[in-house]
Amino acid sequence: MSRPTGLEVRSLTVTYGSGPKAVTPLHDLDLDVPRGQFLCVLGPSGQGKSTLLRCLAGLLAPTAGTITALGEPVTGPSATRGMVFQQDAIPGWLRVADNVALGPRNRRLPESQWRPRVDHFVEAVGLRGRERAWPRELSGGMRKRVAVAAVFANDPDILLMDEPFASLDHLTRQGLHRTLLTLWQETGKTIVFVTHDVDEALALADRVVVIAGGGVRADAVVPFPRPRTDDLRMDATANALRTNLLHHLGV
Ligand SMILES: Nc1ncnc2c1ncn2[C@@H]1O[C@H](COP(=O)(O)OP(=O)(O)OP(=O)(O)O)[C@@H](O)[C@H]1O
Repeated sequence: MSRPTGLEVRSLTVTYGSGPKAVTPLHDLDLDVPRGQFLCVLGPSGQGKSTLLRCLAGLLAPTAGTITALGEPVTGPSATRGMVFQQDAIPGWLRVADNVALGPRNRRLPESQWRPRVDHFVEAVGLRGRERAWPRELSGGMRKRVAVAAVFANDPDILLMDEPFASLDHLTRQGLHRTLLTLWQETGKTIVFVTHDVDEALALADRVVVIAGGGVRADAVVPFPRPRTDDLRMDATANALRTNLLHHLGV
């Protein structure tokens, strides 16, 4: 039985500017993301990955085409779609626990509704005991953990992640991959995760799409069971898939 659609993108076109300087990174792009899927979006630099994500978030209105999320048209930002960016965007003037509680607090939800969730996600990302720490007292990886806990604590249906771990070293990144996969498996959220890195996509995704030349150039299922380890680099099927994706990336 097919899962209900999380995101449905139809004939999406985005043009920045006008006249001879106009740029159209996305042209007539179609994409369906089933609910609960972990989708990675790969693509060469400047081919519209972030543009797509901003449209999905409702932060950028398409020039043409439509997007629906869980059957509703996307016309602007919504708490049902949470974003995590590459930049360390957590507010420095809020302690860890207050950062994680920021979304539900801003939505003026009663504390009894969100406090257990906040406590749970602080623990789940490994920050128990650091609730009262300031962001400046944390490492880059720990600040990322705060951002991940915060987006889950806000309980969106769909997570949109734009190269969230790009600035981290390999080991820190692997730790965050494990944490994100655990939280995804526990919560069943739909995730759209943009990355430059084929190996990151193969470590995380159910499915990978390559965006280039305005549309979806490749669309591949990632069939490997989880947890996936560095041993995947030795696997012949994984290597064939990696080579195919790199080919579509023009590498
Ligand atoms: N606000 C903007 N105004 C004008 N042009 C823009 C704007 N945002 C993006 N672009 C252009 O649109 C194209 C796609 O940009 P986008 O950031 O979506 O690509 P990307 O695939 O995410 O790139 P990268 O991998 O380098 O982050 C690029 O040519 C970029 O210069």
